[in-house]
Amino acid sequence: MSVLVTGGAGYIGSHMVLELVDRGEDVVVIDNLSTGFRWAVDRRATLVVGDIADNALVEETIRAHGVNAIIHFAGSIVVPDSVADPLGYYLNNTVKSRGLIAAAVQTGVRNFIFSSTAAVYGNPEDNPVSESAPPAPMSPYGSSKLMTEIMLSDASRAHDFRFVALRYFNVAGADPEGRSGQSTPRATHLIKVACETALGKRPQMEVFGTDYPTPDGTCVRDYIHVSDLANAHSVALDHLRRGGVSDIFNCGYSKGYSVIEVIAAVKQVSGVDFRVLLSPRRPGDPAAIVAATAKIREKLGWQPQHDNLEQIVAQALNWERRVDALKAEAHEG
Ligand SMILES: NC(=O)c1ccc[n+]([C@@H]2O[C@H](COP(=O)([O-])OP(=O)(O)OC[C@H]3O[C@@H](n4cnc5c(N)ncnc54)[C@H](O)[C@@H]3O)[C@@H](O)[C@H]2O)c1
Ligand SMILES: O=c1ccn([C@@H]2O[C@H](COP(=O)(O)OP(=O)(O)O[C@H]3O[C@H](CO)[C@@H](O)[C@H](O)[C@H]3O)[C@@H](O)[C@H]2O)c(=O)[nH]1
Repeated sequence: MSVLVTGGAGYIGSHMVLELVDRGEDVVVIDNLSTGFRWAVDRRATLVVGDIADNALVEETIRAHGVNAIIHFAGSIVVPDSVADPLGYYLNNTVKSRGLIAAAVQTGVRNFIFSSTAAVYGNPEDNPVSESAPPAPMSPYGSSKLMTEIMLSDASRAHDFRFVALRYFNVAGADPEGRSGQSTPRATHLIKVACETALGKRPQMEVFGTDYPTPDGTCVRDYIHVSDLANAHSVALDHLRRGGVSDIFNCGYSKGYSVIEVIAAVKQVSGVDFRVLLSPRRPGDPAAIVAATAKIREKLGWQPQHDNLEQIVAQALNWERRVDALKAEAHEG
């Protein structure tokens, strides 16, 4: 019996693969390598290069590997890009997820874990925001993920099929052992961009919006370490395999940091006072969003191990120092 990880060559998926193979699971990855990397998949897992929309490939992989659980990361992830290209986002995130869910039902895979997002809440009235708050996405990205949650919920009522949707807040950091990290070229995520700037890979960076209704005028987010997030999937997998019910959980630390505070942390940990420009707002950004996390702690027993912004930044910086050499080596090999 094995676990199928879609998008397992990407940032979060590659950490999930490490978490699973470290705990002795058999893992097969399907990834089209659109933003992921072959070398990011741990050698103990099998990588099948292909698109989740290729139904025959997905069903054949499920059967050949005796898959009994799917963890679905494959998707498009940049909020402002989804504003510019909504139909592309609905295709890759919603339409293709529908095909994957249908393949799971068709082949009798009963356990499904889905990468959802805090973006389903939009700009919540109250923070920290709990799972019972009404979803109100303010970007096509958030809508594309909410639609997938709805499909999962309906499918779980109609078929012998259960799911956990994890609503990630802002994922950051790198494997503490340095085996993986965020490697996407032209990355847009704040901590990644700030680390690249600290290391001189960018001449400067921008703060998008200083007039938000927050204490310092910049957006507030809840940054969760990628390894704690991978572990949240592990406890969700155990829950489903025990016969636990379908459910939705936030993944964060219930702590908010502003853009200015994050940049200050990167400057302090790196020891580099890099150049920062104050720029207009970026489309699709909510002002503040912080997770209520009692539900996942109480119902799944999840206990974070890396809840520390300086540690997240230090490990992201360590990865950033190594990633270019790793990419060059992979091209040579
Ligand atoms: N990074 C975050 O802060 C964050 C927050 C909330 C939710 N998420 C969700 O987590 C998931 C993983 O995000 P990530 O940060 O690791 O991004 P990523 O871009 O590094 O990983 C996505 C992976 O999916 C693959 N992929 C994309 N479309 C595919 C397709 N149609 N078929 C096969 N493979 C495909 C890519 O090649 C890549 O390896 C996404 O679904 C994203 O929406 C991420
Ligand atoms: O160079 C930069 C990059 C980002 N930001 C700001 O930093 C905050 C965080 O931005 P970013 O790191 O791009 O993350 P989000 O847009 O909050 O979205 C992330 O977090 C969401 C969950 O909250 C996920 O769903 C998305 O996939 C993921 O990209 C936002 O206010 C941005 O405007 C800057 O000011 N400058």
